[in-house]
Amino acid sequence: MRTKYLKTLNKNGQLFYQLEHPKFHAEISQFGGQLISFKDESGVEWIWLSSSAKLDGSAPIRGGAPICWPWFGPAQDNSLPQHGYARRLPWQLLDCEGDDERVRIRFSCQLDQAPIDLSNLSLIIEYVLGDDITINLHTENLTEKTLNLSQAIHTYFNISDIYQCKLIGFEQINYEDKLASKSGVHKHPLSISYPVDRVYLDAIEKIEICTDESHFVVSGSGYDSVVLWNPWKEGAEAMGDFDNDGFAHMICVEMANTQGLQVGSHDSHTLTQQIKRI
Ligand SMILES: O=P(O)(O)OC[C@H]1O[C@H](O)[C@H](O)[C@@H](O)[C@@H]1O
Repeated sequence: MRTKYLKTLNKNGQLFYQLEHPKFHAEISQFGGQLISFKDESGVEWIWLSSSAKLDGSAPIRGGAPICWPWFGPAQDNSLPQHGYARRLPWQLLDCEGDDERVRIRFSCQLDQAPIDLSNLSLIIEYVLGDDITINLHTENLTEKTLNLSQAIHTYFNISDIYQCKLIGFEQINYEDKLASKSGVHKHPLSISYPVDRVYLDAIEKIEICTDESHFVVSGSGYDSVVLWNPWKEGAEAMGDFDNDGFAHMICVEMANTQGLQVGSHDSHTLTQQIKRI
């Protein structure tokens, strides 16, 4: 079912779903099934997208809210791509319904197009968009074996100035620092002025991303970790699809399962990220 709020657009041979609702405007790419824009009713963009992101299906989209699945980070077999296949596959629209308050839209990942066997798994994403954003990622295991999974909703938040950004919620949580290959914990809200790539090993209930202009509150369910990433200047410059100054306007806060999630045979799991702006 389609609503009056939904339009489709073809660009570079790719399909994009545009939602134009009195409370928000949003765009979702069929490739990767990922949200690439969400503007609230005052026109403020919540989601960062690199202006040099590839939007032609040739590579994962740099920005938005990519889905890392069925693994997060490097694959055990290093011939397979980082962060799995979901962000590299087309997704099929299942349904879309809406009213004056919100729109709910669902897509199914076309796992049969993956170069590895993901048959008898189902991956569905549901966006509920209105005054805020809810992303539900449903994995269903229809095989006879337990599925070992890692995953993340890898949201790039659009912020005015990383130098003014304060992150609240990570205090006292053990983290693994991927850049320094060490673990740690910090006592105070975090301000960053250097590359950060950390996995905080807890289902932190609430993260706040505060700048002078924006205050995002991020929560969810079904995760065991929260990943924090900003490549900083040199890291951004080293990536062909990352605006050189983009690091100053984004921060990734990712609800993730990194500690060995198991989905039993004929069982399912839902990972949720909710984003509010206050
Ligand atoms: O460049 P990508 O494959 O999109 O990954 C971007 C980043 O994703 C996560 O945040 C990881 O923790 C980082 O190690 C990685 O660099």
